[in-house]
Amino acid sequence: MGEGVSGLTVVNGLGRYPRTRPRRLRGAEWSRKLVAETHLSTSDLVWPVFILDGEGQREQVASMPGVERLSIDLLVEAVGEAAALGIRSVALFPKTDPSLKTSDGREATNPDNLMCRATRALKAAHPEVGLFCDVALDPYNCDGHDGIVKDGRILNDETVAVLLKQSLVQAAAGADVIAPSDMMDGRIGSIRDALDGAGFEHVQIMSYAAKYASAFYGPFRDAVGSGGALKGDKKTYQMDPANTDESLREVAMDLDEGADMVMVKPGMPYLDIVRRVKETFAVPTLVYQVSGEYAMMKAAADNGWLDNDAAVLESLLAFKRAGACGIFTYAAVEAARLMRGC
Ligand SMILES: NCc1[nH]cc(CCC(=O)O)c1CC(=O)O
Ligand SMILES: [Mg+2]
Repeated sequence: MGEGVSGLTVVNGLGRYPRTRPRRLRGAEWSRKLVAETHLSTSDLVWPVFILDGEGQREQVASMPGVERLSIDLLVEAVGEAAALGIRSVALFPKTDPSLKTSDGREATNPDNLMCRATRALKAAHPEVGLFCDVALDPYNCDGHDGIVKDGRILNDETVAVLLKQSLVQAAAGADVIAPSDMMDGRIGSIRDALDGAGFEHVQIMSYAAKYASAFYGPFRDAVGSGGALKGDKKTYQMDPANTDESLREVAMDLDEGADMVMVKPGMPYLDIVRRVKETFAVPTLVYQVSGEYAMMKAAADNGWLDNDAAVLESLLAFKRAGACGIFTYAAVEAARLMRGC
């Protein structure tokens, strides 16, 4: 078998030895890094942070090990630390005091609500950090839905009218990006017009354009305190997980209405959507590694069933490979530490 014969003609029991060996390039770290097609950087990460009222307040979110709700003073500190690790953007989600919740969610449009106060404080302390403000009514109303509910139906146009005002108070507070996560029809165009009309033409809009009615949002609803109240599900406004063509129609509409960036959500079970949206529209496409995805990884890691650090970084790299330019992830800070080796 191959004895005394020149390399080109040596054969083994299976036939010729392969000339092409993909394993050659995998033989050393320098070589693997040299030919890598995808790179993950801390600039790709957007850190979603839950906030609550008070001072010096820090609460664990039980279903999201390692994730806390922070009061504004601690938020400012934490974002400073994240920025020092290379994280350039954050997204805020408020846990509203239950006494402020109403059926119309009017606290959402209060210029001194928790979101607006946090936004002002963050922009004063860390003006260089990009700030995404969530637009939707679920943290502010009594029934946990993203819009106004009447007779069991989630009203579209009436909700959009409130979202406009919510966007304006957030923009006035200093939001860099208005991020509507509500999935009402037509809200991007209306919000764009409202922002432009009020002199906020420089404020960006990132539309949660392809947002699915997902089981993976459960821990988030605990974190903002909307889960207990939620009656039914969000299937009449969030997308059916069975669909993919529909995500292209949703994205096309939001781009046409003026969205600067689009979001696909959830993340890991929807990488096919990320890829299709990116390939079809070639626009900045973000992805959200949502609360349930984070909880799954942590639960497995805490049981010793997954290597946490490797799984976190692999999951984030996979989003980049699928075509995302940015990733919302609760693991942003730990991932930044891992990337920096500290
Ligand atoms: N406006 C609602 C909203 N904004 C972000 C998330 C989920 C994020 C996550 O699970 O991490 C949700 C939950 C929902 O649609 O019920
Ligand atoms: Mg839509």
